[in-house]
Amino acid sequence: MPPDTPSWPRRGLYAITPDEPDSVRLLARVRPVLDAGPALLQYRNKRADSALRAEQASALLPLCRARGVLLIINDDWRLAATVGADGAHLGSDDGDLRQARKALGAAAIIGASCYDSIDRARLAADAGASYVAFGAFFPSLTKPGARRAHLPLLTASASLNLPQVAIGGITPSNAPSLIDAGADLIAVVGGLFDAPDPHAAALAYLACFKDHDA
Ligand SMILES: Cc1ncc(COP(=O)(O)OP(=O)(O)O)c(N)n1
Ligand SMILES: Cc1nc(C(=O)O)sc1CCOP(=O)(O)O
Ligand SMILES: [Mg+2]
Repeated sequence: MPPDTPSWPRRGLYAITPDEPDSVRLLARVRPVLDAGPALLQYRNKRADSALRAEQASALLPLCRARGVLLIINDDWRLAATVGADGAHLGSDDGDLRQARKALGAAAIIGASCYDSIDRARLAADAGASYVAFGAFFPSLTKPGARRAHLPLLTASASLNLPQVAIGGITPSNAPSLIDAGADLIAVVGGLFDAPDPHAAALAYLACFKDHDA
């Protein structure tokens, strides 16, 4: 874990990997997205066993390091510690955030899924979350059954003073509405990795932030 991660980039594109079983192909798919300059990459593979997840997370780390992109591990803070990633993302079934914070240390980036719940976001903030994630804001092909969240949640949770991540069915067309509502980071799987040109898609998301901040 690098000692200087407290100054992690709190705004921009948060790329999340697809369920790719072939590790060589995973790296080939991720590289052009990293080259566009996302703030964070989350390694997420819901179909891999623990050995493949360890192999893929370890392989992604040097790719991220070479481009200055921070690597977050989905679901499994122990794997984040084992591979030396920058942090972990925890949902409701992924263990105790306080325990993860204690194990990974103050410098780790630990994100919490809050779905459509401001109460859950408050609890996550109290437990030491680095960011709170809400979603799904739009229908998602990656997670078709995801609970839906709505824009006012982003306004309501601004008082937590934590970076807010929006997720779920986000495209370059609907991202501006989320950024206008207060999202700091836009988390995306399909809009990047199912796009005909993932590098161009990543640039299109980044342009949403530039346009908003101009
Ligand atoms: C940034 C971000 N937000 C939400 C999630 C979803 O986490 P979770 O609810 O644990 O669901 P799975 O991703 O594990 O299916 C996420 N991974 N990342
Ligand atoms: C992993 C995940 N979590 C969600 C939540 O609402 O918590 S929505 C989602 C899927 C995100 O993928 P896509 O960008 O392809 O919709
Ligand atoms: Mg999870």
